[in-house]
Amino acid sequence: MKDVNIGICGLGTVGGGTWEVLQRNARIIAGRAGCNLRVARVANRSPRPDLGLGDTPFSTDLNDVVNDPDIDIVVELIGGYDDARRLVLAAIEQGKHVVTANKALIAQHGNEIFDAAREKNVIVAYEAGVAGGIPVIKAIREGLAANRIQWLAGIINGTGNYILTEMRAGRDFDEVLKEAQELGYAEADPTFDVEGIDAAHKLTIMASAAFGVPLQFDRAYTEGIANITPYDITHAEALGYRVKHLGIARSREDGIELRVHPTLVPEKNLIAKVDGVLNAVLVDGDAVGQTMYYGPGAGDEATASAVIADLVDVARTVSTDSAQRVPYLGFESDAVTDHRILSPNEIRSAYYLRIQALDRPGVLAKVASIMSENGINIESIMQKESELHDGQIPVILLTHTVLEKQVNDAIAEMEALPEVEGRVVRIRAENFL
Ligand SMILES: NC(=O)c1ccc[n+]([C@@H]2O[C@H](COP(=O)([O-])OP(=O)(O)OC[C@H]3O[C@@H](n4cnc5c(N)ncnc54)[C@H](O)[C@@H]3O)[C@@H](O)[C@H]2O)c1
Ligand SMILES: N[C@@H](CCO)C(=O)O
Ligand code: NA
Repeated sequence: MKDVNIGICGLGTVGGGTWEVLQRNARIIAGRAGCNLRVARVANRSPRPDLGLGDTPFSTDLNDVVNDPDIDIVVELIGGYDDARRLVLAAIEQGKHVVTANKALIAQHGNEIFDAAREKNVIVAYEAGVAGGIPVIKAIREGLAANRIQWLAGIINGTGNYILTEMRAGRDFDEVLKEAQELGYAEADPTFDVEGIDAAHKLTIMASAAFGVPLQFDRAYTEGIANITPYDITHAEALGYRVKHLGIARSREDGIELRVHPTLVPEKNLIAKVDGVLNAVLVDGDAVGQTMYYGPGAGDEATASAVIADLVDVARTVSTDSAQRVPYLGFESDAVTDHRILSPNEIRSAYYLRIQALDRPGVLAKVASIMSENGINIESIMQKESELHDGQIPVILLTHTVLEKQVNDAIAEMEALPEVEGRVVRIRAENFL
């Protein structure tokens, strides 16, 4: 059986997991790939004696991998934007295929990287970058190829979902984040997880693969979980909802919604039951209907599972004529459209609003009249006397589906009322499978 030579750059959580699984399941993997995936060289800032690398050549300089003429596939697992971009472009320049788990890199520089790869007739694969071990890129680009995909929505950051799940159990945000970091789930800079940037990277990639548009990370509306309080989690539950951090992409006649934010979902929705580091992506296709992909979104061997699936794909595909390969973002270049990404004001959603109001007669009536003047129908409204505190009593309401601009205008008017204190809390609400 032929050897395909692999060079692994970065032996951290994912790199270490990839090494381990390649050793443990070598026979199974070779049986599927039709060749031996041989790790010919590894590079990392510091040695990993715990991995038992044996006589596999190790260096601290990534260039040693890129410049090794024996290496067929470079596996980029160092993370970040700049070093990774340089490394991947250099590997492509040398005519090597690339497998990466780096969604930041693909979301920001994917258009440039895929152009370079087309030029050199090499493959760049990135399954591990989106929803970790779940083969969701495979599902969108290949399994659902018959469909006009209308929307997709997912829990696509394991760290954020882990934090929200543990907060429900009454645990402290910072303590849970620290735990997620220790478990190897969080990004090197955990603000990427907390502020929704990591989820926006993944959503950007999925939206392009689903709708056939170029990667446009800068157009994604991004809101994280930092402002979600136990108070709102509890009150959302009283209304029959769970608070989940979702990425939502929807293709409409007038453009594409591309948004990442905390969302109320009815507790009976399947996606409301996805807890901990697990991810789930729902995809709605016109032929198949709704399908859901569920599994571990982060972690060493779970992510390695996707890295190695890409290695097998690349190893098998190299023998195919490049024109017959699966296109990078699912569509051939001449089929990519310029359907625009919508601005946040053009989004349509339902909304949970919490208004900190003074306990004075007529406040509810004023709130209701602002809502109605802005064309917003109220689904439910809640105010508990028992929560009267310092002369203030929160008003919680849930709207029907409206344009975000209507809600923003109404919030501005409410915040200007003398009876309303501080900012109005706004969480979007969506109803799924
Ligand atoms: N951890 C996960 O669960 C997970 C899941 C999916 C995707 N990812 C992605 O996989 C990539 C790697 O993540 P990780 O969690 O393994 O990170 P990590 O920090 O554990 O590992 C990165 C490794 O790369 C090495 N490295 C970084 N820059 C280097 C350089 N210039 N030269 C030599 N070595 C260098 C570091 O020494 C480190 O060992 C990131 O892009 C991340 O977003 C991670
Ligand atoms: N930090 C990411 C890793 C997987 O991409 C997460 O928590 O989902
Ligand atoms: Na994946």
